Amino acid sequence: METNGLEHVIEVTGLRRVYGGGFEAVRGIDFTVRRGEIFALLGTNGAGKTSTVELLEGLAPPAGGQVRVLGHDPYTERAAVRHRTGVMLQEGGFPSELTVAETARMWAGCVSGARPEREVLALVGLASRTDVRVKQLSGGQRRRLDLALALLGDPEVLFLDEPTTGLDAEGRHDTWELVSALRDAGTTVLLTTHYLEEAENLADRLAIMHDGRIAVTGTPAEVTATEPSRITFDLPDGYHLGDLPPLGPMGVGDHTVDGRTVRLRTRDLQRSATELLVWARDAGVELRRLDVRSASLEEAFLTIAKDASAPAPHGATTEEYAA
Ligand SMILES: Nc1ncnc2c1ncn2[C@@H]1O[C@H](COP(=O)(O)OP(=O)(O)OP(=O)(O)O)[C@@H](O)[C@H]1O
Repeated sequence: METNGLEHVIEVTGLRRVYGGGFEAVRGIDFTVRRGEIFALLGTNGAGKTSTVELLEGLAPPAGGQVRVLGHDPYTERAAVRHRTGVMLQEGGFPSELTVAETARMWAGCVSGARPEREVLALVGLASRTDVRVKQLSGGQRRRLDLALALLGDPEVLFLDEPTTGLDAEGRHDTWELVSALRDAGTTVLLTTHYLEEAENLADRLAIMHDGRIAVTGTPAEVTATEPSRITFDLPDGYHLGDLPPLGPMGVGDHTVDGRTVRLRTRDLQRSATELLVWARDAGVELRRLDVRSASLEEAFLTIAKDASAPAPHGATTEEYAA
């Protein structure tokens, strides 16, 4: 569990999940989550995120490989892990006739050493909705109730499956603040999300899955750095691409020209931008519509998603397997 002084609260090695009919949704993945960090699992639809999180939560046994949560197998040693973890499933199924307060009370009855219900309902912004029936809550309010229930046991490890889906922008930001505060207080958080902005803002480290495998993992900055940066500008009147300094020595990997608009891709943004600007200054020209930017997590994600739409290496589509 201790590696280089860092405690790995979640350890996943060679993990596989196979559904009835033989469909392999998780195809041998490895990652670790350190104590007190937020780790985001991203991926295209059907990439295997929920299938993975369910194995971490101990809801099913793996078909292969190993999961350790707080040093235990969450499936075979459920009793040792369950009371130290909080789980927010993608779809919480609550009795719709109960009020918010009744639901929290019922849940608290199943949790040893539960925090006061009112405290967790206030944390997620539901303090004024305690007497409202669950069926009358909006989708976003139900997600907040899901989160409140996951927090009742004051967990060391929190699993959040798409925690902000259905929330408006304010609710999403409130949840980010709450999850960050929990992390700052020492809680380890593993979440799945479709919002790249959420992972960029919140995650200390992340993994992008597709087709049951992890395509890339690292800090948001490390993952983003797998994509080149871009410089876009309009060629000054009377100038042609050949009038620019040679692009290769400027650190430019590739370029496109669309009418007067030039797009450069570079892995050395500072050098390429500096050399371009020095050239423009010396030539006494203005680079109109100049735009210089590092790659975003979204670009890294889309590159992986594009690869995912290529034929799968195992020669069959998900649909064929799922049929
Ligand atoms: N109970 C099941 N039986 C058979 N196949 C399943 C089952 N549950 C999920 N799958 C398949 O496993 C694959 C991974 O699904 P999973 O829900 O883990 O993906 P996901 O990354 O969470 O997707 P999303 O982002 O759409 O929620 C999908 O192809 C899905 O159809």
